[in-house]
Amino acid sequence: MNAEPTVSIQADPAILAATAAGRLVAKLAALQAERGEATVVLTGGTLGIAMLAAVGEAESVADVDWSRVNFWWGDERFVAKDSPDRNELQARAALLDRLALDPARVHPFGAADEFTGPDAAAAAYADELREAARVDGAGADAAVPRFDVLLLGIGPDAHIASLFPEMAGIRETARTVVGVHGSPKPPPERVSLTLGAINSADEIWLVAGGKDKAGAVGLALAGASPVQVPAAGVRGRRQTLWLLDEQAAAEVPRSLLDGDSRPED
Ligand SMILES: O=C(O)C(O)[C@@H](O)[C@H](O)[C@H](O)COP(=O)(O)O
Repeated sequence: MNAEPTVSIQADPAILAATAAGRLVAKLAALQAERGEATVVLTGGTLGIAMLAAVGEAESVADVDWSRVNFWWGDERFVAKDSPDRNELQARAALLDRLALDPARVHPFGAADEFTGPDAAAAAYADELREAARVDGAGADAAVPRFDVLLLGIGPDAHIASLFPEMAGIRETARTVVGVHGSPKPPPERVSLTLGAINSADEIWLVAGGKDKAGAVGLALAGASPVQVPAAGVRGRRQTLWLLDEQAAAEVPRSLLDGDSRPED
């Protein structure tokens, strides 16, 4: 059974980014101590990138053997490989370029100068995921490898990754990756994991700050329909953790704010 959401609240976006970064480093180090490697799925967006920058600044960054971390992305803007809009490029600038990575473990989505369109890039990413699932022994039927921690931002419309309310991507149940056309958040063409692929992750951490996110966060945690409120459909296998600042947490249902539902920091 997948995990019901828990909520952790920090005072402001800077503290939130630093706290989430420390939590990620500790989690990756613990996973590596247990089985040598760890897999994280990155997100784009302001806090997702701020969090990566904070990982680079954390004293504990050396606790992780970054050459044995597998990196995937939850979504990507379908633009040229060297466009500053690319989530990959932003993640590299914020953190990845400073780490000693194994390039074979880094899995960016295809770019607009490599594929004819978002659908072709999505199909190629689905193949890459399936191959990684085969290699990591996830089983003959597995379409995605084991994701230990999957990071998500959330939009003011409650989108997650590039799954927007009422659009085809959030309704997709067969595929693991979709091309997105006509995204309300620019750029209009994107590639995204689907909700099923996202929810295969052991732990999902949704990171959000600022008052423009409060309504979306509140609706998602109140149990709205995922087609209208995509973030409401997010459930990790073991943990669904909302990492919020006080402004983004303004409309969190009170029942989720009692001591029992708050994870230990
Ligand atoms: O590529 C993207 O744009 C995303 O991955 C997207 O899902 C993002 O995480 C949210 O829109 C939050 O972004 P902000 O934190 O910048 O509002």
